[in-house]
Amino acid sequence: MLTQLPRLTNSLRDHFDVDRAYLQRKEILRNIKSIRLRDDSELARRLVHRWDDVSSDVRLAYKQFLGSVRELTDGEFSSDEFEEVAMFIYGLFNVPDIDIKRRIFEKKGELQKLVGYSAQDSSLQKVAESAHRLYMLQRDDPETASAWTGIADRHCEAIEFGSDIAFKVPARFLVDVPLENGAISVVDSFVTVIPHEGQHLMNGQYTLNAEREVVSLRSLKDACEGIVKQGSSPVSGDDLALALCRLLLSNKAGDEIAGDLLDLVGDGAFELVQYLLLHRKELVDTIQYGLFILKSEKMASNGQARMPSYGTQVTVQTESERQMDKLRRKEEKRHKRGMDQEGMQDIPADSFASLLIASEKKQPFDDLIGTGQGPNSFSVSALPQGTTRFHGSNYEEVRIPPTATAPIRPDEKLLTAVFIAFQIEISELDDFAQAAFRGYKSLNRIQSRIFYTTYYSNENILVCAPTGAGKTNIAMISVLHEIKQHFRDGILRKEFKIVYVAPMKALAAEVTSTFSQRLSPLNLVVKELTGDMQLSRNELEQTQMIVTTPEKWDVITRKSSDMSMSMLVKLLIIDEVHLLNDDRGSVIEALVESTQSMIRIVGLSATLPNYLEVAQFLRVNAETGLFFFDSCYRPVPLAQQYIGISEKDFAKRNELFNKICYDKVVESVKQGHQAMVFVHSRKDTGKVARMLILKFIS
Ligand SMILES: Nc1ncnc2c1ncn2[C@@H]1O[C@H](COP(=O)(O)OP(=O)(O)OP(=O)(O)O)[C@@H](O)[C@H]1O
Repeated sequence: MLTQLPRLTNSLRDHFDVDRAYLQRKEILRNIKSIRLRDDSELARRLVHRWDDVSSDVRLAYKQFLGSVRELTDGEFSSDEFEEVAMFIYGLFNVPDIDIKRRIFEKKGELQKLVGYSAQDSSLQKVAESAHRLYMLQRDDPETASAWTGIADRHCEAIEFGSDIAFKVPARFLVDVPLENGAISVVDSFVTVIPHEGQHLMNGQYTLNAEREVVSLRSLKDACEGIVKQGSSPVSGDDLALALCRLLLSNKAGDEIAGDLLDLVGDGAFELVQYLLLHRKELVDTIQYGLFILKSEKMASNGQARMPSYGTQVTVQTESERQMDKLRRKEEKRHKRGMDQEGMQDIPADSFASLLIASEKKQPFDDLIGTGQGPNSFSVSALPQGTTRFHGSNYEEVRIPPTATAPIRPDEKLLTAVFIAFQIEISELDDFAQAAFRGYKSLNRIQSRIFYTTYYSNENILVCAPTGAGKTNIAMISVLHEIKQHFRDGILRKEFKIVYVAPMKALAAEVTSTFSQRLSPLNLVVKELTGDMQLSRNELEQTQMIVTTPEKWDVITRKSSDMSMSMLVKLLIIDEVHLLNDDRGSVIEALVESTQSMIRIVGLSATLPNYLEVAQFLRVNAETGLFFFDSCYRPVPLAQQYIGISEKDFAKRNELFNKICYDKVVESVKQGHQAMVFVHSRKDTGKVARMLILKFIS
């Protein structure tokens, strides 16, 4: 008798919970929708000048415009993203006397990048017309007419002359490194930037460390100080370094900035310029990382500033001071715009020193990178050894190498009586079993490992193995064991039932189809019994393998009239045990509790941290029936890459996402692998697929 069975609910709660994640996502989306409603008036004020005074016509046009943007975006964007999309679209069509169709044609690529490639032409047309109508109505509205000049100026500012002329960004790096075999390498690997004493750019002369080149802002600072000491520069070492960083960050090609760099450092430091161009990518990465840290720190301190504070300083300004302030801000903006047009990037760091310190700062996460224990460790406090982190422009990437395959253990080699091997050939199986494995050559390593217990004993078993490990075939081996028990004088007696519990109806349908086909040579009937597929009593009697869901099977077993049928059940397979948690856990609990002790239970699951508790719950003897395989037993090793995009601007983020996604797919395909992209929704699947097709074609 079982006492104090661990609730499946508790046993599995620690593990990733798909249902809960789904509910959380739903909740977040609901909140987003309510935020969206609240923020509408804010957006209205950004799009419609003097929103509180405008006529009902303008208000109506605004609402229609929002409706068409919502239709175009399919209600999938967050409120911030929605606002950005609306502002962007309005900016495209707030021009008088335009040919809307032509403008759509010209801007279609940009619009698609923003809202996805599945955007219908009719929706684009609608949104364009409503944006333009909103613009025209505002222009003609008597309430807003007086302020019209200001708005017009603002819009003119938004669309710069020539901004829609396509141009090719010049190659960023002039200096390519010739390889020994003459090929040109474009450096794309990440150089970990660490300050390294004893390796400097001395007196403006770069001393190359043949053993190990370390590129850092500190070496740049040392070099600049050397130049200043020599008297070749009128500015301080830090200012010189900051100016060099600005040039390196610009979009101009190496040959274009070489002259400017030389002007800054002086002719005597020609080698320094060469060094800077040679290591431009590493330096740019380092600068960008420093900027990223500074930006994060600034955002964190801004967040604190929003907290209520007492005795806040109040500045009293006269009207003329206020005007002066406004002019100064305008001037700063113009200066910034000028730099952007020249391809220069502004470095908000007030001094090179702060940028240097930021670039050398570690993030808490850095300590976890690659410090994890070996592949067999369950430690979650660190990422596995060999993990690297890369800071790209506005994104970060963490690469986790595949786990090394576990060495063959001595007990794995003793599996066959005929010869020493660790994989069982299908030809070694009984004849009837071979029929169910048609098309397979051998069992894989995991299947071979569990074969003897599963095929030659009636032990309850729990197999925890990574996805793709071939758990379906493990279930098949247990089914074949059961079938074997019912051969009498070479004839299969079909007075038994096997129940296969799958967590979802879709999975039940798939399992039914697979087993039905593979067991057809043995004339066994496999049927699905779910909410979608009902079976008559007669059909149930004719069926040897019933594939069902926990809830459905619970209902069947509770019906007293069906007792006779459940008495025939000899094997209960519970697939994807880890998915049956929380509220569904109680159903499984009831199911296992009501299962007679002579019925064999086979549990299949993804790798679980608390597999011992689950084994106990399934009445599995941990010594003999529990099999746990971690990721080093994967038939195909899995390398992982995680990319986090930090770009705030929605359109740019979208574009960057598409670019990274495309590059990753191409990289994988070029290496002869396949690629699968996971996204959050069905609609996103279509969008990403279309984007990839278009990019591949172009
Ligand atoms: N012995 C074998 N030899 C060759 N291929 C195999 C073998 N066993 C399984 N496979 C293949 O491996 C793939 C994964 O198998 P399966 O779907 O059973 O894995 P799984 O562990 O159930 O994965 P998941 O947890 O994702 O459901 C399938 O394409 C299957 O055909």
